[in-house]
Amino acid sequence: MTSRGIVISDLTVGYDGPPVLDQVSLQVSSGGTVAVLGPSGSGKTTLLRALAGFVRPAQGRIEVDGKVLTGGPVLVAPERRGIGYVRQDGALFPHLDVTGNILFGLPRAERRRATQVGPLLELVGLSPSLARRRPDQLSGGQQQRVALARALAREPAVVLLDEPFSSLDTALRAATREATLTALTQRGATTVLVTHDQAEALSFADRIAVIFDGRIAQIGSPAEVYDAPATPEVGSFLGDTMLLAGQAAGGIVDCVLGTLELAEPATGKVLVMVRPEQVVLGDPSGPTAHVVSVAYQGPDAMVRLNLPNTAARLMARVPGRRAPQPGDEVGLAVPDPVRSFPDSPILPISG
Ligand SMILES: Nc1ncnc2c1ncn2[C@@H]1O[C@H](COP(=O)(O)OP(=O)(O)OP(=O)(O)O)[C@@H](O)[C@H]1O
Repeated sequence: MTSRGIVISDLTVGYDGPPVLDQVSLQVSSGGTVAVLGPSGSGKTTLLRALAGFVRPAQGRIEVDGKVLTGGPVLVAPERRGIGYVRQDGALFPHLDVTGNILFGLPRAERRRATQVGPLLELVGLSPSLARRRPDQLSGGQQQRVALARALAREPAVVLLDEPFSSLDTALRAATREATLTALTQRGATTVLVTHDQAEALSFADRIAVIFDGRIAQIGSPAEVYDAPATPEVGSFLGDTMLLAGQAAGGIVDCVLGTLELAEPATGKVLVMVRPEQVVLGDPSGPTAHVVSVAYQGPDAMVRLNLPNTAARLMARVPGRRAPQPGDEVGLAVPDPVRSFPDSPILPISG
């Protein structure tokens, strides 16, 4: 039976030295959105380049909608893959106007449908009145959306986005991301977004693939990878995390933050993962900590805390207007269940 969407199996890619992608397997359902999230140099762009057909893998297979694009002797040329690729810089042609950029490379018959440019611009949240502007007469966010419109003009089944929002300022970034997601969803495109921005991945995609050193560390929904990371490294990469030594017994664990409820039962020595937003301040029944510093961030504040007689560096994220002052003594509580990992000698408390 053929499978709709993207199926990547055992993909290994190297340039000259050791593999930069090592037996990567990933599926994206048709019309689905996957964010590939990983640190710089982990192989994210290489994965997109392999999907687009710009690199020949040493091993493995790529299928889109049941058709083998890469595998064994098969290596379908990039222009015959039906894949749209939006690069970080947008890469518009400076000498062509918006219409010229969007229609560039389309077969002549399709190019005649110039009237389609207006609806395409609207689809990506741009005014059709921009159709005759050159790239240097557009803002960075507008250029990025034109690049997306250009990719969509070919009506690809698959769209690859390589950090397309990273050069934009915060407000424009959110607006462009939303317009992009809406446009892709309306078209039913299967989308792979590469990013090293955790918040972007969590808000954009319906599945997240976390990649470290060319290997997939975890694939799951945004809530799964954030709340139930497969390893302490994934947990720490997804957001601020405390990893505390603990002693588990069934559904509870003892650690410097007191006796906490576990999301899943465990036994013996463990590392307890506590997100700063799980810590509640002002509970007189919990351990009392000393407020070391407060980083006010508007809606919320990150509070750094010390507990007497421990080396643990603790953090709590609290609503900005309820932040304590440095020097305050506050009671701590963690009311929600926490995750734990088997104890590992190499991982001390992080923060
Ligand atoms: N053309 C190339 N020739 C040789 N090595 C390369 C080439 N392109 C990438 N690499 C190496 O492959 C590894 C993965 O690079 P890649 O660009 O895929 O990572 P990335 O996760 O996208 O990084 P970033 O987030 O910094 O863009 C890196 O070590 C990089 O130096």
